[in-house]
Amino acid sequence: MTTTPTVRATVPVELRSVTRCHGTGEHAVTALDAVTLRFAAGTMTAVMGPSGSGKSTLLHCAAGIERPTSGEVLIDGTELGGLDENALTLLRRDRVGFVFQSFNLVTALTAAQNAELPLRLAGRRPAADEVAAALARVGLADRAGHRPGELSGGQRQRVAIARALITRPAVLFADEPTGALDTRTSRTVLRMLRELVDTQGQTVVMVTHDPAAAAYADQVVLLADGRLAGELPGAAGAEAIAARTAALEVR
Ligand SMILES: Nc1ncnc2c1ncn2[C@@H]1O[C@H](COP(=O)(O)OP(=O)(O)OP(=O)(O)O)[C@@H](O)[C@H]1O
Repeated sequence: MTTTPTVRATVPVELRSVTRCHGTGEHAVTALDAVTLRFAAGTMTAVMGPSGSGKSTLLHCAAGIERPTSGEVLIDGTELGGLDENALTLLRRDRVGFVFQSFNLVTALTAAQNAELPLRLAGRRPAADEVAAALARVGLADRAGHRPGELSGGQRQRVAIARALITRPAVLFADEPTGALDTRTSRTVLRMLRELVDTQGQTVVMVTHDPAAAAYADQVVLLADGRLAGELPGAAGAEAIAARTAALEVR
């Protein structure tokens, strides 16, 4: 008898009616309001919207950094609400990569030592070629021994991306990854993120205020007042994206 193998593509990240409230009573703020979204494997998504629309909250809930008030978040098919703090920390460490606007590198450590930190924290002794491969993936093979102070802004962000990817996470979240970089350096980092998606099937979710950065994404998700306010393809281009976000600002 022949059996047909069941191929089940796991969605790297899924939000099901996620609501996140802060405070109580008259001071209560609904930062995220019943948001349902899927981030498909091997795609790059940009999250945009006016200041205070819930972009960071969305990223933090999707990454298991903040717990939703209601609704469900699934990473690689695991529902985060069912995990205790310890299990959630382990899942975040192994399955989630996160990069910040301000790089957050350890200044006393070299690029290689920064990149291997998540493995060290997991109690693993990284193989030399593993760290070299991680730095090579972000085009910094020749900078392994440099400390952050000896690197440009774009190179620092690329070390931060190498560090975020060293555990081969299901998803890489980036909160304004080019916010501290000049236009030319931003383009280098964005092209590199795009290449990670296209050649390695990495899933990337990025918050940005910059329509030109969002144009690198496959899809742009728009938020307003904590709710989904639309979606458009990155291929629509920076001008069209800017027009849609401007329309949300004046709503
Ligand atoms: N810890 C908190 N306590 C109270 N309110 C909060 C808290 N964190 C966020 N908020 C509120 O939730 C809403 C969404 O905030 P969030 O930071 O997610 O927005 P954002 O779109 O990322 O904004 P920005 O573009 O300015 O960074 C805002 O009204 C914010 O003031």
